[in-house]
Amino acid sequence: MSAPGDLRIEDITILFRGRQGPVTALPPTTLHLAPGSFTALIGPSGCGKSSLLNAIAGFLVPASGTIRLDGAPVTGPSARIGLIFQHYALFPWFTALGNVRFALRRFGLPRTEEIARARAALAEVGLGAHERKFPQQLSGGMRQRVAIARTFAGAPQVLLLDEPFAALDAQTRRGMQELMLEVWARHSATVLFVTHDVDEALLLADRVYLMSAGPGRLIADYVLAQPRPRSLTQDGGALLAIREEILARLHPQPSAAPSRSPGIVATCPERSQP
Ligand SMILES: Nc1ncnc2c1ncn2[C@@H]1O[C@H](COP(=O)(O)OP(=O)(O)OP(=O)(O)O)[C@@H](O)[C@H]1O
Repeated sequence: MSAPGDLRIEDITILFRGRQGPVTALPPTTLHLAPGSFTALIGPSGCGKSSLLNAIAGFLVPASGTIRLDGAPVTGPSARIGLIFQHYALFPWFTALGNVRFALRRFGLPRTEEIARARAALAEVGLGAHERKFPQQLSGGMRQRVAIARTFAGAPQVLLLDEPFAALDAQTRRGMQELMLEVWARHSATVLFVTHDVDEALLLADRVYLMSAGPGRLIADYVLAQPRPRSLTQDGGALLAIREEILARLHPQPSAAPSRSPGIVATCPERSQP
């Protein structure tokens, strides 16, 4: 049996009700995320990235197509799929420890074990000394660490990240990216990461998908085999070349057609990946 976390998005369409009838937020889209992979999704504002994440999370029902996790259709929110958004969504009335314990409730653990596991999760993100603090007593980066601890403590097979570090300053953001990679490597969840930051995608992901302007189609994907931790200047500038290409596609100049960089694997949109 294959590892858990195999996510297959097959030909899904997302529509919203508009004043003059249905409006397409996402045209038919197919995507396969292999167990334990780390995929980034980049695209212009309004192209449908969050709608896709919300459909995978089970918060909205696609007008057509199917989403399967390990072969089972996703029909609603599930503890198997964790989420981290830009806004931390911590319970303000719980301490850091209480927030992580809340995520563990579904396991029905004895109290002492629940507390021990929550403490271990907080220690993993460097917040062992802050477990008694409430969210409002924590910095933005610390709150997002609690969100990471809480999500991974729940042992999700899939983790959906919607611009989780967008509100953080550059230095904190870099630290959080490294932390995310460390925790992901230990827990081996399948990650789908939405970001507007091309550099962030290139530093973190195994694969980067690029969407067109809304309603967005998958127009290219880039397989990144560079070992982590990465820097954009390593590997003879291969990542910088991909960066240039993605930026050219996101912000096309009238006369400049993007050229393909050597060594980049790009495939057609709407095709399942092996
Ligand atoms: N609840 C809704 N009702 C109606 N239209 C919606 C709703 N949510 C999103 N849309 C529309 O669907 C399209 C895709 O929106 P979505 O939020 O998925 O884009 P996005 O790529 O995540 O954008 P951003 O990068 O700005 O967050 C947009 O045209 C948006 O206006």
